[in-house]
Amino acid sequence: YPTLPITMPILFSQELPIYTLLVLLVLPLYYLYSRASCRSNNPAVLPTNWPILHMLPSLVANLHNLHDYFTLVLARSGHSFRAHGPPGTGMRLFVTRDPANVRHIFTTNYTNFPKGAEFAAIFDIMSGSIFTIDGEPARRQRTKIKSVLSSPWLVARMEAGCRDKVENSLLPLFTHMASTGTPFNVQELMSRFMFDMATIPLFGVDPGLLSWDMPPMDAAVAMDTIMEVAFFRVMMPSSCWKLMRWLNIGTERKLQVAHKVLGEFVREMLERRKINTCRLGNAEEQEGVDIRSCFINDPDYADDDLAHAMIISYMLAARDTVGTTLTWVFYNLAKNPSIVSIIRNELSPIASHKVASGAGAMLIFEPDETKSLVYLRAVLYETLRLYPPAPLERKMVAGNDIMPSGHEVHTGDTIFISLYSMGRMEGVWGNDCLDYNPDRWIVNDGNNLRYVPSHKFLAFNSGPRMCLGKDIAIMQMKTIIASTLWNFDVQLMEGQSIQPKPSCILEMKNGLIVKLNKRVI
Ligand code: HEM
Repeated sequence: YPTLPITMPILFSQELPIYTLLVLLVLPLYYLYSRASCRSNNPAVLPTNWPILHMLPSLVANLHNLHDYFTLVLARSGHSFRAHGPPGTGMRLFVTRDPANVRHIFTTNYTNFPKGAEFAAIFDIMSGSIFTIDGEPARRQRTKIKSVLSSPWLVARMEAGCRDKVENSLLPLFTHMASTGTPFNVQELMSRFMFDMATIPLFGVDPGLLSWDMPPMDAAVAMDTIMEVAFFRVMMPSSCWKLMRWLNIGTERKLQVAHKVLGEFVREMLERRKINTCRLGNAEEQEGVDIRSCFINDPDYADDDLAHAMIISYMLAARDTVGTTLTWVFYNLAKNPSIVSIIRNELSPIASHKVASGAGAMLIFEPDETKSLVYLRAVLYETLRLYPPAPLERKMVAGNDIMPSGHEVHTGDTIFISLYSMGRMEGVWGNDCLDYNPDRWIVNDGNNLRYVPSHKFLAFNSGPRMCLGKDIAIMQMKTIIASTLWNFDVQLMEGQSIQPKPSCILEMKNGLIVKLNKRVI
């Protein structure tokens, strides 16, 4: 990778000795804690309140399994707890999974809990885009994006695009893997697939990551890096990562490189888009060509940096979430053959009216055909309950407030909402909350989906900032899962250690290695 010159002005020179001391203290403690937790099967449960550093060492020591750690602590602390870091760092955390608090934060008193300036700094590559802003600017951007994502031409194009990619790229590749008996990393394949699926409607260009020769996927890896480094930034006092950025070391150095790689990718796509649209009769600036065309003539989005931030935001929203969820779906289905049988039974009436077509005479399920399938949707919701792709939400407190749980929060506090932990609450989901069981979503003899309010099932967020891509995501996931499961059996390779990666996206740390067998129907 190329290295970047240091262009940051010296912002923290007066405080430098304090930050240096902090890093020097934290690193040895992190080392000791990591060693201790590797040796012990019984890691510390509650954050220890150390002198000077307070609870920072406990958080740092548990970064590698933070979601399970939060789940444990939240279960033992009545669903909410406080944590604080060293004095002067501004690290005052309130961590919760209490649905009543969630409703208060996301809906009832929503304006008092913005994302805030710190969040925008953490996700600086998306600065100015909907993911990092609050208030009226966010409302305006949301209205625009909502109208684009729900426009019939785009929905039709995304449905057709997904179906074509499944037929012409995914199933032929799966057939090849099955016929050669090659084990492969399905997480990487889903990441390639969704990278293409996100890029095509955005620029009208297919980067072709999902192809037989498995081309380099630098931009996709750069996106993973951004989410991993953001996770570190989210959990650290901001002075710590800002010092590392200033020194251009460690994760911050990796991040600079990732930003550069993504910048180059966006520039290349915009160039290729220009060539394509010129070929189509100079339609580059006509609305309805692709998502990008809907913003080109709008003066609100004339700024190049904002356009760049919005492109990256869209790529992260549309690729990471769906690709990650699909990997967890395949993992859980491979472990539960009886659930796979129920899905196939639900697909049977549709399949009986179809004629196999395409490579290896396989059945493809159209997005329209799977729309009404209740059990398949229950499988998706059950996966999103236990493995929400965005496992942790972060909010700021704008003014002093009292939570429904009785906890006081103060101006400037940071709130973490553990979605991962919310899906594992006995009080909401029952004693079998840790079991993967899509039936919990089914009511009325299998004909309807159980309604669970979004402040209890937060995977797509709640309140005025709900996800704008939910329908598109469900359509894509149903098309991919139906077509894969009808044509193939998915087999997990033995001996894998399945655990989430420390990242803002709940990817698997070591990927997921599977083997496919072509079904004889
Ligand atoms: C399994 C799939 C998905 C899940 C679980 C999901 C989840 C979420 C969550 C939790 C948020 C709130 C993020 C935050 O503000 O911190 C969000 C926002 C958003 N999502 Fe999704 N998402 C998914 C797929 C998609 C797709 C495919 C698109 C686009 C095609 C999309 C577009 C958006 C947009 C534009 C927002 C911003 C809404 C706002 O801030 O007002 N999402 N999503």
